[in-house]
Amino acid sequence: MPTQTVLADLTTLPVPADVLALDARDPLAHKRDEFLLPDGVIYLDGNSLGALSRRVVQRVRHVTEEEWGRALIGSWTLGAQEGRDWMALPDRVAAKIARLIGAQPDEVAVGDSTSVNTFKVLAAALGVAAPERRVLLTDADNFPTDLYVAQGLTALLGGGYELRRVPADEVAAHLRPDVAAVLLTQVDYRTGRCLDLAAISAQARAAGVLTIWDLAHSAGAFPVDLNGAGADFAVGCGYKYLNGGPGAPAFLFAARRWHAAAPVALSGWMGHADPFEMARDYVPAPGARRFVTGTPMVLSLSALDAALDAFADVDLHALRVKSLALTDMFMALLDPVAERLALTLVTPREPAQRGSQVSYRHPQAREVMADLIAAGLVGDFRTPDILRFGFTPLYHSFADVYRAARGVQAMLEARA
Ligand SMILES: Cc1ncc(COP(=O)(O)O)c(C=O)c1O
Ligand SMILES: Nc1ccccc1C(=O)C[C@H](N)C(=O)O
Repeated sequence: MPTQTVLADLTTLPVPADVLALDARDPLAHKRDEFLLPDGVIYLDGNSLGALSRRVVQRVRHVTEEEWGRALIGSWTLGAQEGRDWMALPDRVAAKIARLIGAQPDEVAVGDSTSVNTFKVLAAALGVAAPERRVLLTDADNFPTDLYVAQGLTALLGGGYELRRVPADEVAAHLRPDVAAVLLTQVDYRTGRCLDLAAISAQARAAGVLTIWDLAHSAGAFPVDLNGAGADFAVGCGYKYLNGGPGAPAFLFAARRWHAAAPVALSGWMGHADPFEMARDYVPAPGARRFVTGTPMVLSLSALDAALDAFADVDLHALRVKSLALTDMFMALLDPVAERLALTLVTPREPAQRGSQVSYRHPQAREVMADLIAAGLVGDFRTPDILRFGFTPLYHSFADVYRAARGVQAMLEARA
């Protein structure tokens, strides 16, 4: 059978009563209607590009037609009293993200890409570390952009700065007196392994090492408590679980205790205390706003702002409970057939040790994923041999999980 037709009726595949009962009891089930997803597709790639929410469509129309089209330049300041001005839009978005990551609103800055924010927080951290500490420690298998930005910055700084790459599970053993900071991605983009942010942050602090967390696959997937963990700096993506849209602005976190001392490497006028004073010298804005560099990307910030409203009525603990139940169910459905179908689970089974995705190794992972996508089951392939399925508790049902698992099984059986 051609592989495209193997899953022809996947989205209407009958679902057992016990699975439907889980959806009937799901306190987040109603959130699905807030999103626009194409018919005939099971979308398991919200950890690469989150889905489009209805609010975003309306907001983007409003901001283009009304705020830009009619009010034009006035919108930078118009409605400042009611919190509608473009100037303070990054701060309003920061406040919404702060709640999701256990931060205070003035500890979060929004704008630019995750890569650029990584540069900003690395420079800030190295700038406040003791001068004899010149090593930046990281996971040797960190996401490429984290490694590349760290390479670029240590090369730029020169002066004995060094990027030291070690396996993620050996980080604790490398928290030595020459280490300034450790840069880690909490949830591995391939395996979905979730590091213990609180424990590692505590170990690092005890060793005098600053922590920098990449929350790309954490923020919006489950509650993060940066301040509870005493983390120093963090970054994250706006377009994955926050659903801000392709290329959405990213965020950074800088703990309050560092605001006064941390250098702002990209000190732009939009992070100045009074941009329109047009002063000759940089004076940082209060709080993390100082890390905003240039003019806010109003269209994409507005989309992200609207997308974040999906979280306003969501209990983040319930989000985590559902996410774990979705990933548990997917693994449980594939467990009995995995070996026969050459699937090797690489996601930790221990709930505390996984994010919101399930990944398997498969010898033909690239071709299998291409076939699955062509058939309407959208996951992701990651080199060299990983099939990755992302679950988004805001818009996935247990029926989706059941159909997806059966679809993967049917596709692999058809190829065998
Ligand atoms: C862990 C991690 N960091 C950073 C990024 C992306 O950075 P940027 O938005 O700058 O492309 C991604 C995904 O692209 C990621 O998975
Ligand atoms: N920004 C992108 C642009 C194009 C394609 C994918 C991405 C991703 O974000 C990939 C993601 N970081 C991942 O872990 O798969």
